[in-house]
Amino acid sequence: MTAHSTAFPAPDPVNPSSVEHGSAPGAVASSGAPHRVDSEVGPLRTVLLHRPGAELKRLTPRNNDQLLFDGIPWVDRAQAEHDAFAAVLRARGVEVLLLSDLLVETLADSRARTAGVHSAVDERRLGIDLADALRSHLATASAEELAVALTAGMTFEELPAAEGASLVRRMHHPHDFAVDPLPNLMFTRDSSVWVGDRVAITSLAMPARRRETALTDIIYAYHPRFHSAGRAYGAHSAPVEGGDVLLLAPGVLAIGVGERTTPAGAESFARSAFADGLAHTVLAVPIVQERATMHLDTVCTMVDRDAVVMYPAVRDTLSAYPLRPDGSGGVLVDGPEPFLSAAAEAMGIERLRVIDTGLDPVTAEREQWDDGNNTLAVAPGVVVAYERNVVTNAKLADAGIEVLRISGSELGSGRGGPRCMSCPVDRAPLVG
Ligand SMILES: NC(=[NH2+])NCCC[C@H](N)C(=O)O
Repeated sequence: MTAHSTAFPAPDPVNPSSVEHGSAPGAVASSGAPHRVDSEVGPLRTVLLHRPGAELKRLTPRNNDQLLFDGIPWVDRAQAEHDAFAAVLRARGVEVLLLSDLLVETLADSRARTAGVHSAVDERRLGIDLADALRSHLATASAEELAVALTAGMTFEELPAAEGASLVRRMHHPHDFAVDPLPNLMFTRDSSVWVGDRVAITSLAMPARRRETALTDIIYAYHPRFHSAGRAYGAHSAPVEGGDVLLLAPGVLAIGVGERTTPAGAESFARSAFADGLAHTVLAVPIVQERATMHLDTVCTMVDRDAVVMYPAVRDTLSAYPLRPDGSGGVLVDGPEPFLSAAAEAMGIERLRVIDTGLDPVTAEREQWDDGNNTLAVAPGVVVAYERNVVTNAKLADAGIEVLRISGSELGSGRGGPRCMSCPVDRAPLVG
């Protein structure tokens, strides 16, 4: 293997995250990294989005539940809505990186191709012969074709024609997936998360989403822009999804624990953040384990340096277990205590304000379901929100928050709002 110009040892092409990044013994800390995220609200400079594509066309009434969509989106309209979302961000001076572009550029590297093909070809599903045939087919595909296969998947009828009879091919329905599509890739928040100058490839809980991190992993390992980025957390550790991770203030993280992130995930993420000097306090926040509240960011997001928008039904009950380093590699656990006061204390502020949305419980429940609390801050006091959540948005505006409204009639069918659909890669520091 040729030398790789990174601060870290060259990854194993089949499993890039096998390289111990970050806190690994002997690893060199990245310095002068061009990307850094220390808060939820610092002026957004660079963000990773995924423009939904052919993978959404795989959704049918038979597979949408399993693929974590609540309906069948009208794909052209979803793309138009997504383009408008990206345009709002660009108009605010944000550099928008699109995952498919990065993936195609990354696949120019032969090690990335090897890793990509390896992640897609499941010998247990295809059997040895078909797996071999698919590997050789994908190995000669262009970077663009390979990127489409990796994101939209492949059906058995789309597999390359082959000599001889394969039982697997003959017994599968032509529309069965030989490579699963990744319709949730547009929720870039969940498959990687930046903390300080390091990126964590998360560990996704739901089978329908697990392969997404193979793609973020190879992008961050091999794309020229990112290959020297330091890593945090181990990609194959206990489940942690980015939608559960909130950077309340520099050094202070809140991690939701519920349907997706497990207690073990929160604890090991905290341990790794402490070891890397990325946090001094992590608040593990229990959330109800159901679809409506799959991530912490479905009930609470930051809209200003000292303010959150929060689903009223959880406001008085949300609690937190504060975790702190014990000084010798372990984790001290406190609480549980009320989330708002625990957060304020860790952030070193008197009070964490909750924007009073004062919604009646039925409207609150409807707008929570439609991601009314899932806002993306582009600067302190300036957030992107779905326009359909009329009442929540009006209350935010009354409280002095500037709300950039986008339409999400089709995008919303995957149950994710502006925060879920964005992975901040660089935010300016909060000053003063
Ligand atoms: N950070 C978030 N809230 N992401 C929403 C993800 C939605 C996606 N359909 C899922 O179920 O996984």
